[in-house]
Amino acid sequence: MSKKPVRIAVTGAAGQIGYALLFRIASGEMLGKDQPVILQLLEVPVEGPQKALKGVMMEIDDCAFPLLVEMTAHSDPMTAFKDADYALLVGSRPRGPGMERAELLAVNGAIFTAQGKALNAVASRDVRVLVVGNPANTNAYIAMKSAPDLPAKNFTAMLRLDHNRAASQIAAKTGKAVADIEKLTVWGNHSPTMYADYRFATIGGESVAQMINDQEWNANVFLPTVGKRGAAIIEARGSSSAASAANAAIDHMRDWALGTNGKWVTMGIPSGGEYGIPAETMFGFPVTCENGEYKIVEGLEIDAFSQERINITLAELEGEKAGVAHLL
Ligand SMILES: NC(=O)C1=CN([C@@H]2O[C@H](COP(=O)(O)OP(=O)(O)OC[C@H]3O[C@@H](n4cnc5c(N)ncnc54)[C@H](O)[C@@H]3O)[C@@H](O)[C@H]2O)C=CC1
Ligand SMILES: O=C([O-])CC(=O)C(=O)O
Repeated sequence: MSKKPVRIAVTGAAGQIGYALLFRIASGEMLGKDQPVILQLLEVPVEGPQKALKGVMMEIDDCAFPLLVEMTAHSDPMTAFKDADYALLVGSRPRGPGMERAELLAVNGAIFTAQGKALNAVASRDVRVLVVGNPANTNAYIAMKSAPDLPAKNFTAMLRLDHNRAASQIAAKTGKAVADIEKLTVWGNHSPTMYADYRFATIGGESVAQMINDQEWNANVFLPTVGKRGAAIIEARGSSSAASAANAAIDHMRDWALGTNGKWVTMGIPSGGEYGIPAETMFGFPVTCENGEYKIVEGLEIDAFSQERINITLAELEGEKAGVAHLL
């Protein structure tokens, strides 16, 4: 094996997303089949979750993954994040039926202050962070603001599940292959206000907007379906999405680390003021990735309908941001 192993910290490792995520990371689906990995797994310092984590680690051992060099269990972020090159912050409470994700801020927000501080203190100076725990954008904002010595651009929030959901709905509507969809994006917050935008999307070089040509479907079927998909899954399954969330986390990190070959993907990233989004707002944008860095797709036309949608999701994020000022 020639590549140096990388350290990957995962929080909430004994949870349902953790169970769908860790095996795929260890098998090389996230960073490549030639990249050895070290897993540093964090759970709350409580007997039940720590015991469950041991069980998950026993199963990972039993897979005999050739790329897995080392694996450790932690109950303190200061040891879990030590020298981490990648951190997937999943651990936090999921919502139940009838709740909105923003309601989780009261119970989850403080986790990301503590974990941002710990990353700031002990992680690799180049650590790449993905926040999955909800509400993901604002939790990522809290973590970023709590880690002033790390590059703000290295803190990201997961909008990829929304992106993948939008792609799947478009494939179903057009009868085309999901793999052929390009230039799709989801703007804003990982919440029902998100704006999934296929105005620029193409399939085999042809315009998706022209293929569908149905603004009524866009506004009244597509956007609510994508925006409320998480709630629909909770309603159907009794608990929130896990395997699809883990899959989106793998997609997000893989594309960030290994590049997208010019293809657009959606990442929640701190705005640099693009498209009039105030600086530092953790916002879903269309990006391309190359050499371990993401770059916003700039210069897209924002029409009146889109601006209205972007304003709504931005206002929600600004409200969440104001509500967590006491945590920063
Ligand atoms: N951004 C997105 O697209 C999605 C986000 N989510 C969110 O991901 C989070 C996790 O979901 P699940 O795995 O289904 O929940 P879960 O309840 O099955 O697992 C969460 C785990 O995190 C642990 N945990 C809680 N606080 C922690 C802390 N401070 N440090 C380390 N571990 C901690 C818990 O002990 C538990 O084992 C939830 O907030 C959920 O809403 C879920 C799906 C999609
Ligand atoms: O809806 C939830 O609470 C879980 C989640 O974020 C999603 O499935 O998009």
